Amino acid sequence: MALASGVRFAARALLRPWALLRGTTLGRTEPAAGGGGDGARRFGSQRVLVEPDAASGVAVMKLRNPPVNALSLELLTELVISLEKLENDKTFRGVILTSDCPRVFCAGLDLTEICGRNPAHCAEYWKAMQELWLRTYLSSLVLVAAINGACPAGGCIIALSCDCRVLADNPKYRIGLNETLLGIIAPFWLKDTYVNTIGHRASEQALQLGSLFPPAEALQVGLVDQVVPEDQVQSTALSEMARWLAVPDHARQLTKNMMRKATADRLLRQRDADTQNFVSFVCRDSIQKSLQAYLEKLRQRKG
Ligand SMILES: CCC/C=C/C(=O)SCCNC(=O)CCNC(=O)[C@H](O)C(C)(C)COP(=O)([O-])OP(=O)([O-])OC[C@H]1O[C@@H](n2cnc3c(N)ncnc32)[C@H](O)[C@@H]1OP(=O)([O-])[O-]
Repeated sequence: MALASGVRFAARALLRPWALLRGTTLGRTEPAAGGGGDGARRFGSQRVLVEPDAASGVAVMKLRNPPVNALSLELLTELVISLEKLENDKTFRGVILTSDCPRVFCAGLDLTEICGRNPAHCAEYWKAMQELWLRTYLSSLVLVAAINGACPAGGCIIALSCDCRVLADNPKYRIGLNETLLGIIAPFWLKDTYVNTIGHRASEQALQLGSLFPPAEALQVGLVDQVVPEDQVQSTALSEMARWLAVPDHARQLTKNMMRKATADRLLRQRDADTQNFVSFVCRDSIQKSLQAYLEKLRQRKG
């Protein structure tokens, strides 16, 4: 299942300059930890570590942007390019997305990318966020989220875009869309993804309340598919992957497209309007003040 050609073209046109300009070392390969057989060579970039296993056709993609995998423009760019590289390599059929940072899967948007930044930067940043969602939500690969830490907001977008989600059973690892608590709102395409996953009433309540679900509640509401002890997240994700890869790719990909295309098309039809809406909303003085206050609160938490 190919991405709509427009999106694929946009991805390349939109992202390539960043990859070059921002000094990522894309494509660097190094022996995977513990050696391993052929095809076990890691590659990726500064903020995304990819551990491919050609024999199984599965790669583990680790977010590595300490301390909390905040989705900086660079991380967004590197995630999309690493995923595109795996999609273009027919050796690979599935990717497990996980975190290389302790206690956190992904802290969501990097608030410093939209706080105190000019509208042009916010627009560039938002287009990269749209691109990551389109790339993951429509991916021809099987994507399994091995959620080994806190997963709020933008981190939850990544997890929601995967085909299934395994969450570590740690009450500190909460997952959900908490945007309203920051004074911002989830875009319609994120709302749609939530509704597609946990249903309309649960989404309506959780979005308005900015709910962050602890593992047991996340499982109960259907936001995650499995909750397992922390030291079993990766192995469980691999077992889930095997279950999905037992299905012939083409039929699975066509079915995934049938289920998701309408949701993605809604954004594709109005990407510019969505970007303008986000920029005009987030650049309002009141919203900037709210985001600044939230960032300050985060920074003081440690004090
Ligand atoms: C609109 C579209 C939808 C998406 C919306 C969003 O994603 S909106 C985003 C919604 N996201 C959230 O609401 C999540 C907000 N974050 C948290 O709740 C917690 O950081 C945590 C639970 C992720 C990790 O707790 P922990 O105790 O392990 O770590 P810690 O708390 O000590 O943080 C370490 C450092 O990272 C900093 N920093 C943290 N997050 C962000 C960020 N997003 N950005 C930038 N920076 C961030 C934090 O300030 C601190 O900086 P310092 O002082 O070292 O300079």
